[in-house]
Amino acid sequence: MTRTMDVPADLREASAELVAATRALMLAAATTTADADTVRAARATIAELAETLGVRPRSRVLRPPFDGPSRSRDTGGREPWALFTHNPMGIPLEIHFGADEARARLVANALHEGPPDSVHGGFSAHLLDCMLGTLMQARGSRSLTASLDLRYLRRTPLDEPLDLYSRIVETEGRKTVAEGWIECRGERTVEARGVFVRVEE
Ligand SMILES: CCCCCCCCCCCCCC(=O)SCCNC(=O)CCNC(=O)[C@H](O)C(C)(C)COP(=O)(O)OP(=O)(O)OC[C@H]1O[C@@H](n2cnc3c(N)ncnc32)[C@H](O)[C@@H]1OP(=O)(O)O
Repeated sequence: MTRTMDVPADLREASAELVAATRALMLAAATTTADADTVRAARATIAELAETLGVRPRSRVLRPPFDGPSRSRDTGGREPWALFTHNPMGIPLEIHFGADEARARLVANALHEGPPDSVHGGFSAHLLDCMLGTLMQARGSRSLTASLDLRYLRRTPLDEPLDLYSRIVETEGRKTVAEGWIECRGERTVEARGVFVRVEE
């Protein structure tokens, strides 16, 4: 495992910029209306880049420090925690923490489509697991998701601002129950309830 703190700040910054550009490339590749020659030329350029970047790869993506979310929480929500800065597969979120709750805003795009014009249910589960799990982390708890129950109330639209929330419900021994939801235009589209179990270091 390579932690972000183990690499120079300049490389961290360059990596985050590369990952953001890669996400933009993923969306452009998936939605392009360019002609076949342009698409093939782009593929060749991308293959070349993959070769350049793929020399001596790390076995894992750069891992941010465990206490990043709790340091963000200590700012009282002023400095959000940016999730998936170094992983283009994750949906990037900027999470604002309160003491026992968190919120984030996101506009999902064509890459996240499940039902027509709507967010894929698996991506909603991913987003809510992140909202709940990161809140646990922000409270300093090394916990894993033991269960995550979801209720899909209505479709979650693409290309519109979505508000994501999570909050702690109760803690008993090693177990914490947390809940979260996604809202669009003030209406809940998905609700989640998760059980998190504290594990050893
Ligand atoms: C080394 C790791 C460091 C972690 C750092 C985190 C960084 C963040 C990473 C980002 C993460 C992002 C998020 C992710 O992606 S998390 C990734 C997805 N989750 C996992 O991979 C977890 C896999 N499962 C496990 O590791 C174990 O099963 C766990 C740890 C969950 C419990 O196994 P363990 O053997 O330890 O527990 P226990 O059997 O002694 O039970 C203990 C208590 O828990 C209760 N219980 C158990 N299961 C369930 C359940 N399904 N529903 C309700 N309750 C359940 C059980 O009844 C008991 O309660 P009680 O009888 O005491 O009342």
